[in-house]
Amino acid sequence: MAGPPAVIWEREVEGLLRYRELVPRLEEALGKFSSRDPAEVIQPVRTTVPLQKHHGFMGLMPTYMENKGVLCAKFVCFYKREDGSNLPSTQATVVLLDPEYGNVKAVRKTLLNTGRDPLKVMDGELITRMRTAAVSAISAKLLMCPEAEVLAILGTGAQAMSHYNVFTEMFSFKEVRVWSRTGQGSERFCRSVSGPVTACVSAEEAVRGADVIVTVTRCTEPVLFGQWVKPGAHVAAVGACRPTWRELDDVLMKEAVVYADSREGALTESGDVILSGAEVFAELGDVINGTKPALREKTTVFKSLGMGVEDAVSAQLVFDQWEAKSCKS
Ligand SMILES: NC(=O)C1=CN([C@@H]2O[C@H](COP(=O)(O)OP(=O)(O)OC[C@H]3O[C@@H](n4cnc5c(N)ncnc54)[C@H](O)[C@@H]3O)[C@@H](O)[C@H]2O)C=CC1
Ligand SMILES: O=C(O)C1=NCCCC1
Repeated sequence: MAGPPAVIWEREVEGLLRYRELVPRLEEALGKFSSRDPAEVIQPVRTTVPLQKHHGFMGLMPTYMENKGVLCAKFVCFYKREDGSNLPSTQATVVLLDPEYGNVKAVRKTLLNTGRDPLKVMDGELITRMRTAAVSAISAKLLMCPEAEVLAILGTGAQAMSHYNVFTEMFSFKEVRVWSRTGQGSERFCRSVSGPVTACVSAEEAVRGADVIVTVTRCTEPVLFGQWVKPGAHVAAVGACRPTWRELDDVLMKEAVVYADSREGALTESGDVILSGAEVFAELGDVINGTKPALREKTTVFKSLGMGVEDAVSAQLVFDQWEAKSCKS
C-alpha cells in the first residue's frame, strides 16, 4: 500500500453528498448496468452470509467499472432488530480500491456510540441511505403518473427519512402520509422532518388513494395489499430483501408491472418476486436505455434490492469531492 488509506467519516460524507449530483450519476450507472457491457459494469449478485446468532446477514457487494476506473466493494450488515433496539438495522463500509495496484483508496466509516462500546467503529450507512432513496426517486420519475399528488411512506426508520427527503426535494406532492406500526415511530418521524406530513393510524389509511407508495419496513410478511392500491399507482418496494421475506402481497405482485434494479438480484433475493411467481418486466436501466417502456398508466412496482454499482458511483462522487476539498485547503 502506497500510504495510509483516506478514511472519510459519515459527517464528512454528509457534507459532500447531494441528491442533485447523486441522482444523475445513479441514472447513468443504472443504464450502464443494464447494458451488460463488461467494460462498463461487472457486478455479481451479492454474496450473503447469515449471522444467525445476531439475527442478521452480511452482504458483500463488489463492483468493477473498467471504463470509469472504479473498483469498489461494500460490506453491508443488516439485521432483523426489534423495534426499540438502539442498535442500527443496517450498517455498511464502502472500500474504493485502485484497480491497477489493488490498494485501498478510501474507506468510509462512521463512529456510532451504541452505549455499550463508545469507540466501536460501525460503518458508514449514509451512502446506503441516500443512494437507495435516490434510486427509488428515479423509479418514481420514470414510472409514476405525471399528475401524482399523494405520497405514502410505510415505515418510519432511516430509509423512510431519506426517502422523504429526496422525494420532497425532487417532486411537489400535495400530501405526504406516513405509517408506522408503532405510534412513537410516527411521532418521531413527524417531529424530525422539515416539511408537512400526516401520520396515519393504519397502512390501509395511508395508502388508499395514494399515487406513489414507498415501503421501507423490516417486515417479513406482507404489509401492503393489492386491494388497497389505486390502479395506476407506483410502488417503490425497498424492504424484504431476502428470498423468504415479503412486504407486498401476491395480488399486488401479480396485478402490477414489476420493474427491478437487477433482474438476477430480484430472482435470487426478493421474496416478493420469488414467492409470488411474478414476472420481472424490466430493469430501471432498460427504461433509461430506451430498450423497455415505462408503463406509467399501469400499476407499477419497483422492487429495489440495492446494487454495488450504486455504491461505487456514490463513493466515487464523495471521494472526488473530498479530494477536491483537500487540495483547496
Ligand atoms: N433495497 C435496498 O437497497 C435497501 C434496503 N434496505 C431495507 O430497507 C428496510 C428499511 O431499512 P431501514 O429504514 O434502514 O430500517 P429501520 O430499522 O431504520 O426502519 C425499519 C422500519 O420498519 C418498521 N418495522 C419493523 N418491523 C415491522 C413489521 N413487522 N411491520 C411493519 N413495520 C415494521 C420499523 O418500525 C421501522 O419504522 C429494511 O428491510 C432494510 O433491509 C436497506 C438498505 C438498502
Ligand atoms: O443494497 C444494500 O445496501 C442493502 N440491500 C438490502 C438489505 C440491506 C442493505
